[in-house]
Amino acid sequence: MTKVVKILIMTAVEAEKEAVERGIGEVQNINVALSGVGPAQAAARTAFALTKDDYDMVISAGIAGGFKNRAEVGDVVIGERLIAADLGAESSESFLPIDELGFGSNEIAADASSTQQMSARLRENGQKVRSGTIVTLSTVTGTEDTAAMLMQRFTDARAEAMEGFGVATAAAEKNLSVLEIRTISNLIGLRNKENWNIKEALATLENTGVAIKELFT
Ligand SMILES: O=C(O)c1cccc(C(=O)CC[C@H]2O[C@@H](n3cnc4c(=O)[nH]cnc43)[C@H](O)[C@@H]2O)c1
Repeated sequence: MTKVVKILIMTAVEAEKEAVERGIGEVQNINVALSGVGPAQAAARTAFALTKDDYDMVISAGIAGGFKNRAEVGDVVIGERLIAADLGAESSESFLPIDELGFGSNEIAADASSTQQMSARLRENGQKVRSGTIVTLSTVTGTEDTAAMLMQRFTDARAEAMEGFGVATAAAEKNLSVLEIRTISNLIGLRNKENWNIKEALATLENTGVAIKELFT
């Protein structure tokens, strides 16, 4: 069993926080806090939360949009790489990530051992799990063109959300391990919020809380 002394879980909105909290129950070593929506607020709030206790690991958790044919509604996606997809510059030929511009990196690796253990635990609990890249965007994808562009740029991306890279940036500043765990509420493409299955994604998120507790307490 993995032993991690103290874990901070960041969720964007209250409904996600409550779902994770229902799953983890009453434990001493795991705190859940709100990041707000989007990478900027997520980074600021995670950095602030990290000043309040001595954490070993940070988890960005919540619902997400899945890439068609790479994830399905109700799946759990575990991020192996957390990529800020829109951090860089456009050019006439291609998108230039900030790595290529020489201003740092738009990619943070998740803790490999914890991602593998989390996948295994969720599967043991009967959950369908996929691993790969999770992209962070400030704008939710709302057209088939943008979805196709992202599919092409990130060939191993399985999900998009809005906070992972921000949470990971704050964790990386303190050399802390990071994980991103997402449950798929919708597939990315033409915007139709009526198609989002938030209820199922929140129920699955609760199950990920159970797995986090089983693995880390
Ligand atoms: O309306 C509700 O009841 C409700 C309950 C829980 C969560 C929400 C959200 O809208 C959460 C926003 C949060 O979800 C991520 N997300 C979900 N789908 C996508 C997507 O297709 N593309 C990008 N992000 C997505 C994102 O991280 C948002 O912060 C509503």
